[in-house]
Amino acid sequence: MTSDNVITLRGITKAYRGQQLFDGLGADFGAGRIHGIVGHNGAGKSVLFKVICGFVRPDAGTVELADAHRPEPGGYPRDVGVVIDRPGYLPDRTGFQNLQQLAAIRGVISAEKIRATMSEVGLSPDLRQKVRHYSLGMKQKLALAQAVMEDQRLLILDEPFNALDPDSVQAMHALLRRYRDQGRTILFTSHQREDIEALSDHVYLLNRQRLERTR
Ligand SMILES: Nc1ncnc2c1ncn2[C@@H]1O[C@H](COP(=O)(O)OP(=O)(O)OP(=O)(O)O)[C@@H](O)[C@H]1O
Repeated sequence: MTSDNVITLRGITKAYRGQQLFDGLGADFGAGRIHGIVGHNGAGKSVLFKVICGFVRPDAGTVELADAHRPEPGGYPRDVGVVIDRPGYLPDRTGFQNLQQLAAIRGVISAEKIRATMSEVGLSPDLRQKVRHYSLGMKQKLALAQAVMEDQRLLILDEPFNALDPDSVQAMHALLRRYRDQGRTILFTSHQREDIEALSDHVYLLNRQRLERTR
């Protein structure tokens, strides 16, 4: 793997109950770039992200991560922010309280950092509303805040703009570009062509069990 690549996939093969999702899939994801992945419903984009994160084991093939992200034996990749599926939050706590609880696991960021990150994604940290009363878009912003609040250098974001209003999408684009310009690496999926076109340095199509780079 060249030092420029954050993730190298080789020969990834995966089937679920006879449904072949990947067949010898390979890809190199370079550092400091935004990589947009498209593919039809059910093509396997979420599963691919889970394979990269070590949540799902491929039937064959290897996922090689740059040194900074390589997991400890038996653990998950380090310094990675993830949005995949709906994260489970405590419904009777506020957004801030939820993030505070999650931040306590590693204990590397302050309450001020959590507040600043919430503001950055467009959520007021002072909002007293419990998460059970959050709209879908608000939950999505909370998930994004969780993924980035510890300044993770690699972001794996499955449909990060889902349920966001157009202004919030634009704000999130600007935020992700800023992170990229800081040298962070971002992989994301979207069903919106405009998001992919506007944001991606490189575009990949997941089709016929392979990942084809189209830009
Ligand atoms: N744990 C699992 N057990 C069995 N099948 C699964 C499992 N996880 C995913 N699949 C199947 O793998 C296929 C790909 O799912 P995945 O969610 O990765 O698609 P996707 O490309 O993200 O789709 P979408 O664009 O609709 O979000 C689907 O047919 C899904 O049912």
